[in-house]
Amino acid sequence: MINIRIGQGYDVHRLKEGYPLMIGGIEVPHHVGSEGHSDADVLIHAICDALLGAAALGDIGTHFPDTDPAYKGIDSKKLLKVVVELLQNEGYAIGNVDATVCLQRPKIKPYIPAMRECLAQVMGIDISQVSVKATTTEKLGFVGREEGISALAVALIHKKQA
Ligand SMILES: Nc1ccn([C@@H]2O[C@H](COP(=O)(O)O)[C@@H](O)[C@H]2O)c(=O)n1
Ligand SMILES: C[C@@]1(CO)OP(=O)(O)OP(=O)(O)OC[C@H]1O
Repeated sequence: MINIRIGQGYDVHRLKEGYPLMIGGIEVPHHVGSEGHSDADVLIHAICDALLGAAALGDIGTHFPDTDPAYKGIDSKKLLKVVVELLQNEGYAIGNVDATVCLQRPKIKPYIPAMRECLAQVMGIDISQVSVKATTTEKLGFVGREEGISALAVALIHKKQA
């Protein structure tokens, strides 16, 4: 029998001058970037939470507290790698990941193939198992005012049961 589980993740970061805009492991050129304890890669954080949620293994802040100097400025790809290892240790494999980035500006569509490739490589899965989409919020709310960036992700994971 195959045990299939679903998880969802959501993250938000403030946009500020002087920070790189890291999304899905790719630096997107822009006059503001996302602020956080880590490199503030909102897409990777949402994916981490979706994977952890699917396995009922807590959330990103439980595993990598934002009070721990070890994670100051850390490349979020490293966090995602650890999350995938945690799942593997529990016997899970990733089925697929689907995510939406909410960002008023800039348009990130040209960078999405590189994001998918990067994320697939970090998670050790095929690019066909990783989907990244983008939307503005039609100038509404904190995203629309360009104060912040958010991301939503869902993940399916599975393991063989005896
Ligand atoms: N930061 C963004 C936002 C959107 N896109 C792409 O534009 C399309 C239209 O966005 P709407 O919010 O007006 O529906 C969307 O489907 C994305 O393909 C983008 O690349 N970057
Ligand atoms: C990723 C971590 C690492 O300390 O820091 P932040 O960059 O603040 O990101 P957040 O999405 O708030 O998740 C908390 C932390 O786990």
